[in-house]
Amino acid sequence: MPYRYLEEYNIEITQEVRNSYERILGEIGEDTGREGLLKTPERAAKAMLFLTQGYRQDAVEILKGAMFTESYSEMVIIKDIEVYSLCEHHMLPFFGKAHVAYIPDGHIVGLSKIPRVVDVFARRLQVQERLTDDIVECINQTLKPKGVAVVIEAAHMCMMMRGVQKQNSVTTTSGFRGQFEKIETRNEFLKLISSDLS
Ligand SMILES: Nc1nc2c(ncn2[C@@H]2O[C@H](COP(=O)(O)OP(=O)(O)OP(=O)(O)O)[C@@H](O)[C@H]2O)c(=O)[nH]1
Ligand SMILES: [Zn+2]
Repeated sequence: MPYRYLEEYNIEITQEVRNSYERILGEIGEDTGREGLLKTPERAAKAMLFLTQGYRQDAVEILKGAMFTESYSEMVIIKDIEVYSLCEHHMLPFFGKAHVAYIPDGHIVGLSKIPRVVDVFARRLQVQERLTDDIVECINQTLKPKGVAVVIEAAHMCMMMRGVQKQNSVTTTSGFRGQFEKIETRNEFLKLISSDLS
């Protein structure tokens, strides 16, 4: 989605969010009038709206815009897609990598559209499990492939900076549809995403 669209769409909302951030700064004891913070509420509002722009984007349209008829019928894997999302419980980042695969059934999709779909669902308030399901379901229902697989590995700042304060734990979630529900296909995918040659 073009950035211009985002700005035009959100002028009033940006102002409202800006005002809320200014109030928060005051509430935590900051001097909202000091030089370094003068533009902070506005910057924070723009950052938050950027990080949640997925609410205003349509992943189905993104996929439909680049579907091509092709007879290729082997697994297509896009691995190591960077993911940055916000947990819905604390609104703190969780981040890591997504690995997505599908087996075409008459149609392939433009490769860049897969990371775009990941971003549409990541740029919302999420839990990692639902993010995984959103991506799997969207590709399954739109592209209608023979199978879809998604694995996400992520670290959660709400478990690192606060709360339980575990710095090295990684959470892995997965979703499998169609042919990936068969153990051999699933294992082939898992083997390929763990190799450097896929
Ligand atoms: N399942 C799941 N849990 C998450 C995710 N992101 C954050 N959480 C968890 O959401 C839970 C919220 O639990 P609460 O007990 O209501 O919140 P809390 O008191 O801040 O919990 P602590 O983090 O344990 O201090 C915590 O266990 C978080 O670790 C996620 O993507 N998936
Ligand atoms: Zn959290």
